[in-house]
Amino acid sequence: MTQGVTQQAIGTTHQWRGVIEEFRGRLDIPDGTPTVTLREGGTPLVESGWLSELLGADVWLKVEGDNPTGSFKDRGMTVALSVAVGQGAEAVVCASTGNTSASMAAYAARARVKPLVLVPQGKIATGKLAQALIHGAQVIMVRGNFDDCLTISRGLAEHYPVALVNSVNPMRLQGQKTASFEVVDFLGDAPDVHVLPTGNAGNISAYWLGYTEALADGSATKAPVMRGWQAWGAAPLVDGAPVKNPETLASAIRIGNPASWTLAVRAAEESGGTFRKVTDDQILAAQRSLASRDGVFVEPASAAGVAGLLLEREEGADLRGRTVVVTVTGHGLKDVDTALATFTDIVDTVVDVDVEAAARAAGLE
Ligand SMILES: Cc1ncc(COP(=O)(O)O)c(C=O)c1O
Ligand SMILES: N[C@@H](CCOP(=O)(O)O)C(=O)O
Repeated sequence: MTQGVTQQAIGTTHQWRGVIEEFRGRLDIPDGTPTVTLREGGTPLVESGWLSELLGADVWLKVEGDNPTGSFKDRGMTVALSVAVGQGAEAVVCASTGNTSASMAAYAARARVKPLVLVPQGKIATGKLAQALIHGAQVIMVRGNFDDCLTISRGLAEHYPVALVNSVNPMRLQGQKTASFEVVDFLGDAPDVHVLPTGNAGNISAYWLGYTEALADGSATKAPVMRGWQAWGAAPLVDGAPVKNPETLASAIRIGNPASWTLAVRAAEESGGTFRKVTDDQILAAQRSLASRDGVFVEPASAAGVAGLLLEREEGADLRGRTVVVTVTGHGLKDVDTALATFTDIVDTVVDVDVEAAARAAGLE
């Protein structure tokens, strides 16, 4: 039997059972699908005090870094792997800027299937590469970008016995839409605005699917305006055309030709939303503010939505009295190199074993 379903919960508090068992009736998956789970989902909505104050709005952070492998991908991967295993897959493949590979490798380990990962050479954060490797993935470095890796992965899945589990696999969106259900459940309704970083564009498509389903089944009375934020050098949805050589230090969203382009544009259009872009400096500033003001450490790409909110405020946007949810998509510990790179002047304060020297260094004297 698949691991995860045999485990018996002990204790009296509610044990979160993971995306499939919590939401099975709302997932469009084949009957009898087994459950490969790390008890993902059920992530916190944390109020952002400083953003709420700054904008005069109720601003909530959906902290997806709290998922088992540290990103929102786990919501989709539990469903994609479960369905693949249910259909007899023995190997899975993905193209990745890092998080998808980490997630796929963990769920593949649990399901005892072979994980094969294609990544752009030298372009993924060390923490994510370590995750993929430690979970047993075979990692192939490609001399090319993420979009090239996805082309190869599609080709492998077409010609060889490996199941593709990028977000072009509709089971991924089934899992990822559950974040919207959780937001609606927590707030009692959908927010007015939902903001999130956008790369391959599966997540904004999945959120929109979830919100429209919540509206249709009566659990929400409205659907939010969806705002997707891309990085300046990797903003095809903003520029209206694929970007051949996408560049940004937010490596997770260094993507030039989003696979879910059509679905994502539909989500923005139907919700009255937009795609816009922020610079790497704006992303890094937002990342640092989130960490130092809210206590939430996210990886650079994950801060793109917050950077966007700050930009809109500077431009005079009025969100007073509105409820705004910002998805922060992945944990900051995945990419410590980028975080530390901005602190070269501070981390090297060294003293002898001496209280007064430490006090002087700390500015207490
Ligand atoms: C941390 C992080 N944030 C945001 C994104 C963008 O999500 P999507 O590709 O679904 O647009 C990704 C992956 O692309 C990611 O890894
Ligand atoms: N940022 C992603 C890119 C692939 O996205 P997917 O949702 O289509 O798998 C990653 O982490 O690799």
